[in-house]
Amino acid sequence: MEKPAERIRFDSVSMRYDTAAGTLRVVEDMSLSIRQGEFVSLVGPSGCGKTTLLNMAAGFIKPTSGSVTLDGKEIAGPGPERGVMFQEYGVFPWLTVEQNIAFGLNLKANSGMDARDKKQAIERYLELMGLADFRRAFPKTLSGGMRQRLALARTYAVHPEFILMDEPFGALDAQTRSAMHDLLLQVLYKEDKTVLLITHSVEEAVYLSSRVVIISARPSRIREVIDIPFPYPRQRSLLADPQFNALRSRIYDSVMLEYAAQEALSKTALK
Ligand SMILES: Nc1ncnc2c1ncn2[C@@H]1O[C@H](COP(=O)(O)OP(=O)(O)OP(=O)(O)O)[C@@H](O)[C@H]1O
Repeated sequence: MEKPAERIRFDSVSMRYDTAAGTLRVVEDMSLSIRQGEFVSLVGPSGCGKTTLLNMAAGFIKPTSGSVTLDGKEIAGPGPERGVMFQEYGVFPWLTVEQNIAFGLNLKANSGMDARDKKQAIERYLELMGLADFRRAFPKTLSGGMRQRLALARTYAVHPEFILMDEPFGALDAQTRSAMHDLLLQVLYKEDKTVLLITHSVEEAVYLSSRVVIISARPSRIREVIDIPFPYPRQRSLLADPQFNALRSRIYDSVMLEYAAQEALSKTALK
């Protein structure tokens, strides 16, 4: 079978930041491509450059050298086809639930949508995320899980082809987190999206992804790329599958070696 098209491509990407303490080499000659419909997770020690990579794909920053392309064209800035979701900045506190979802739909990029389509899209995501009864509530009155559902609704409603997520579930309790995973898988299964996720949870990465990329300690390279063989849709019973657990342990061990390397590096830097 022919492989799906390559969409986002990091080609020999390096990133250096100038800091008061000197030049920080974060990403070193990294190449990775993300194909249509893939769910790729980045895992690796804190500070190895995961957010830096996601910010490049989002178009917020450019690499010091190398290129990041979308369908072969250099990414020059953010675009409506790429929805970005962060852990903390997912919703606007001054807008109601309904207005938050409407926000992206009212942007110029969606000006082709008529009022009825917009209303339908808002209703669909209010229902899907279980927020219909809270449409006029402000985010500060919602629980953490509801705010996160709202952030997802806002990202999904504009139908981005790509969803770029930086630890979107990190602050949630275990139950809400697992409900959010299944909601995400449900939406992704219905709509063919391509996802890049940053997470510190190996279990989350294996459960959700089609590929997991382990990033090494700084200056970071790709340590390993692991294909996750389980078909979608996935169910929670997968968590008890011996093959799932074997993969999770293998990835966890590999990531922990990089955490140790990163820690050793920080200690040397402090000396
Ligand atoms: N604009 C910047 N200027 C200087 N240093 C930066 C800048 N942005 C990031 N860094 C540094 O680059 C390194 C990588 O940061 P980045 O946020 O990409 O890592 P990360 O892997 O996402 O970390 P975490 O898992 O802790 O979120 C860190 O040491 C960070 O302090």
